[in-house]
Amino acid sequence: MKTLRNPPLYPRNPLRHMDHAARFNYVTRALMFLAFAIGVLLIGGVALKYATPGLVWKFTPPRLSSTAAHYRHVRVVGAKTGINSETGSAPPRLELSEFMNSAEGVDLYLQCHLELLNKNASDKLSFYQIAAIHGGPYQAWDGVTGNVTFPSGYATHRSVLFPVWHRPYLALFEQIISGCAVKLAKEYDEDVRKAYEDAASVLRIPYWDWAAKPWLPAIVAQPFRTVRTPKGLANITNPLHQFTFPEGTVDGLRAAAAIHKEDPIIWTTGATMRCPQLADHNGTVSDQLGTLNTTLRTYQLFTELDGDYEHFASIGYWDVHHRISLENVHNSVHLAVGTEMTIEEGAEWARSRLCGHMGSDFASFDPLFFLHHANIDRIFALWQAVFPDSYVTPRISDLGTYLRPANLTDNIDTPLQPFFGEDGKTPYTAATARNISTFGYTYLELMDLTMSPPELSEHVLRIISSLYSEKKS
Ligand SMILES: N[C@@H](CC1=CC(=O)C(=O)C=C1)C(=O)O
Repeated sequence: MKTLRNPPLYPRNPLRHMDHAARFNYVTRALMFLAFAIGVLLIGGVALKYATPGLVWKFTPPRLSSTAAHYRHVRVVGAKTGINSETGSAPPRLELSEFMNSAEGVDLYLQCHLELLNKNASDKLSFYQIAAIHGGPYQAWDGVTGNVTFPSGYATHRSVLFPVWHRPYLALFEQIISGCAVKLAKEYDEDVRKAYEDAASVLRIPYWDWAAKPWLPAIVAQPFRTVRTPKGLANITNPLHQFTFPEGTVDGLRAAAAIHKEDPIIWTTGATMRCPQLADHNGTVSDQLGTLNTTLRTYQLFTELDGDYEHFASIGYWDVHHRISLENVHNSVHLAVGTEMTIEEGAEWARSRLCGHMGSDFASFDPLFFLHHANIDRIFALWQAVFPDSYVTPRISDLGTYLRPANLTDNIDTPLQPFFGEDGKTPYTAATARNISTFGYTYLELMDLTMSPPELSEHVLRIISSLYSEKKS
């Protein structure tokens, strides 16, 4: 046995100065006491729980909350390149066929769009998650949660906020594409790099003007496209054709679709579809689009509603005007692409069978959605220029969203969740998303910043008339 020489009177670590047996005894007793104490606590707890059945037992583990004061949300600021620092003039979003005239712009846009599509579904800036903001599969994005568990996306429909909610949504998509394009342009060989950098700086998302061209644009039906990449010519998957759902996501999507009893047909191929069970589906979609009178109905938005914002914005009013609200024209385009329509007596058409995602609560997964909504945003922006004093007035929406129960009054200060501005803390509202200049883009019709509001109003009306009136003056 080891003898301890001169043990201190008050040892700091008493175990050091004990012999083996004493140390064993000491530790064992301490452990036994601890086990006893834990046992008493457990048994006491369980007994108490059964003795008080009415009591709700809650244990909330501490966690890093995304709503905590320190958390900054994704900042939705739009594309910020190519803006004239003196005049503030921003690059325009172009009509698709005009957009196609810039070979460099198209090369960058298609590659960046494809990159977004291919990003991992767990990345909040992937196409999958961006698309999931709008409707199904009814999941939180960027930690923006509330108390409502309503099977809906964040998007507002049947509400005065319908046009304006989609504005920051598109700006988010646009800023991701733009950020990618600026980086990608730098990778091109020196002889063409400047052309690509210039194209990247003015790159904005294109729009599909189904009011002037009520048919499916050829490019969205092509499975592949040849583009010039920094490494040379390449045949790439065309991102505008369809979105292939990332592995492991389809079951969840299908389950979410089942909540609303949506037809499971659209979940059979693992990719978005547009009425594929029809022999010539792109042709059929175009035929259906041709029956909608989108040209006249778009014109009427400007000429028949007396500048009444509520009628313009939403389908909430089921009166004589309901066919000429922006949301209604928009709905019919969704349905022409995503359902098989039947012509019924008394109605120009009636929805019959879901056969594509665009007609469903999963519409935003079809890349065509963003081209379609860019046109909705454009019509909205033009309408704002024609009627600058008409805007969101408080109105009840009978449809809830992921965060808002149904039958609440939407107004100019209702947060447009989950979109936050420059500080990553303040959600957009209809007040702060009113002007497109906030998001770094414009439309050709609104380019002239020297006009007074009345001049601009007349100017835009003339263009609307030349594009969409029967006379096309
Ligand atoms: N649910 C709309 C159509 C529709 C509108 C959307 O906004 C959408 O994302 C998908 C579909 C209707 O039946 O009229």
